[in-house]
Amino acid sequence: MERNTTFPLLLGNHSHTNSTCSRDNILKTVVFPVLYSFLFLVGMLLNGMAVWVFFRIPSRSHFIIYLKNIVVADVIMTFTFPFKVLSDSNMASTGLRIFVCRVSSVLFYLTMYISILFFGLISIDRCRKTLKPFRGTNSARLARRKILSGTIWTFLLILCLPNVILTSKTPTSPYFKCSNLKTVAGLYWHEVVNHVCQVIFWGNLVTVMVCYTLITRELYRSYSRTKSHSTQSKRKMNANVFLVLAVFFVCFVPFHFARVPYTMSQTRGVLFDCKLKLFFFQLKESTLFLSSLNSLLDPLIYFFLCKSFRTTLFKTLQLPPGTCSWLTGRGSNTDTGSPPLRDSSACT
Ligand SMILES: Nc1ncnc2c1ncn2[C@@H]1O[C@H](COP(=O)(O)OP(=O)(O)O)[C@@H](O)[C@H]1O
Repeated sequence: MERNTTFPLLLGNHSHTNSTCSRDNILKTVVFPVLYSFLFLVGMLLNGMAVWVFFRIPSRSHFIIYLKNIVVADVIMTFTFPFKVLSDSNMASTGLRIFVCRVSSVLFYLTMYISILFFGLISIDRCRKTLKPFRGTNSARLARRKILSGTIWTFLLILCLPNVILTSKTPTSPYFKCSNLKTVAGLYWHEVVNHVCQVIFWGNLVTVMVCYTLITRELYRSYSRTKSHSTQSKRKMNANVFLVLAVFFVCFVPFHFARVPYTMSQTRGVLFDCKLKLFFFQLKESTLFLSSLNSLLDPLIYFFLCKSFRTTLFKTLQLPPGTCSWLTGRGSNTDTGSPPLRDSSACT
């Protein structure tokens, strides 16, 4: 069963030789490819629409700059899904499966952490806007946010590039895992990147939680000062504010718990028997699907939390501005009304 003798500690077993440990079960070859195909189709539609809307909105606030970055990340992520579908369903050639390990999976992870980082920045921005609603911005501040965005992309690209370069070994069998294509340095870097990404994720989760706690507290204070809003709209607004938090929890928390033992099983293979490795792989794949779902849920966030997005969307679709106000918890008047009572949805 142990066929790789060159890096036994790092690479572990080729579990495919043991049929009970084969990754090629119905979950990997049918269920997830079907689910990812659905994500690809719906994701292309929603994110295509989001790109089209954001092209029409000038980058006049920090929030809009961050949202535009997330849209770009989501579009790139969505483009990686067909490659995953072909590879996991065993319809891809060896060359294409190598491409998935080297390029498209790395791009997938890169865009996932771009989204996570910008979610953190959005929370800080929404918090600042809620606590200091009348503090505006200027072109110098906007330029700084654009530079920050560029820096984040560059940092993550540099971090992930060795995962492409060091996935350079030729597969010795048609049944290979991505870790089998990595050099010793490649496996080491893969582990380092995963540690850094864990720090990025948990750091951002704490940021999002702190910011939304402060936002909720401030919203309650604002509403108890005014009697003009109905209980129903109050409830809806708070629910919308929690959308970012809910998406963050559902999409990313399970994956980051599952990732730790899976990465260990990849880089310290001999410590795990093949059944345990398979279990961690399936856990990672299932939770990774939840993370991928993020590319589909983000457009909902734009819709619920960004007034300019809704307005531009309705204008382009030639719908009246108040459309869906029962969903967003604000009528068309409150959207433009004065002053938006620490309305964290104004997208300004
Ligand atoms: N957090 C990450 N950032 C960037 N690249 C990553 C990250 N995690 C994994 N990768 C890379 O993505 C590819 C697929 O990794 P992984 O999902 O762990 O393998 P597998 O598909 O065999 O389960 C590998 O080249 C790996 O180095």
